[in-house]
Amino acid sequence: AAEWGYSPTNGPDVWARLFPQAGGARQSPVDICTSIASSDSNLEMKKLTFAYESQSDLRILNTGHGWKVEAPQSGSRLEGGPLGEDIYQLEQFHCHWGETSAEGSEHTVDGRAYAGELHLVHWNTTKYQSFAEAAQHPDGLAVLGVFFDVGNESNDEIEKIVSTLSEIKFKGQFTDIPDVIDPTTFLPSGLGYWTYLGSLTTPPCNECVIWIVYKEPITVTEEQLVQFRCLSACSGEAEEFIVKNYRPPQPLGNRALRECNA
Ligand SMILES: NS(=O)(=O)c1c(F)cccc1F
Ligand SMILES: [Zn+2]
Repeated sequence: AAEWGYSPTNGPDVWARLFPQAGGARQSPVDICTSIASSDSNLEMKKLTFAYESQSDLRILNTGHGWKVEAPQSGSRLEGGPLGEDIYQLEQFHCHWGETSAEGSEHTVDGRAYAGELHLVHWNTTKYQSFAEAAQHPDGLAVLGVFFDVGNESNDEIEKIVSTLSEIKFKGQFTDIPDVIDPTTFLPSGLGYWTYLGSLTTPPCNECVIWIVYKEPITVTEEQLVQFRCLSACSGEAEEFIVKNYRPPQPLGNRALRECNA
C-alpha cells in the first residue's frame, strides 16, 4: 500500500482516500481564531495539573515521519482542566516542523504559523486499558501542544534530543537518550492554553484527542531545527530528508474552542 507522507502524491490532501476518518468533522489541527475562543470559567476552576517523572535512557526513534520519544510513564499524571475526572498518562512525545522556520507548526493562531510544534501524547488510564484502545474513543487521548519560536537561546531539553539524531538518521533506527529528560521542562512558563476536541494529526487521524495547546511558545534555535531536517524518511541509502511533517489546519466546524488563562 502506498505509504502516506507529506508530499503532493501522498500528503494531507489525499489522506482521506486511504484513511476515511481524515475527512471527519473533528479533525486536527485547526486555526485558533482567538476572537472566538470562549473563556470558560469552569476550566479555571479545575486547574490543569501535570506530574511527570524524570527519566533517562528513553528510546528515541526515527519513524520516517520525524522523531518520536517513547516515554510510557506509569508515574505521570495529567488531569483537570478539560479532562473531566479522568487521569491521562504520558505515552510519547514528538514534534512537527517545516522546510523553513516561517512554517512548521500544525495549529496556527489567527492564521500565523510557528516554526514547529511539540506534542506530548497522553492516554486515558481511568477508562481504558491501553493506548491502542484509548485511541478508539472520543476521550481517549489528551495531547499537549507547545509552539516553537526561533530565537538565540538553544533549548537545553531539545538539545538532548538533537544530540541523538545523528544515530537515527534513517527510518526505523532507534537509540537511547543518555540524558535525563524531564517533560515538564518542555512546557512554557505561562500556562494559558486553548482547548478543543480533535483528532490525531497523522493517519489514521482517529477522532480521539482532547487538544490542549499552550498560548506561550518555547524558544529553540534555527540550528536545532536544521538538525531535525537532516533526518531521512527512508531506511536505506536514498536520502529523502524529512523537511516538513505538519498537517495544515482543518475546518473547526461547529466545535467549541475554549481558552483558559491559567
Ligand atoms: N500528531 S498527534 O499528536 O496527533 C499524534 C498522536 F497523538 C498519536 C500518534 C501519532 C500522532 F501524530
Ligand atoms: Zn503530533
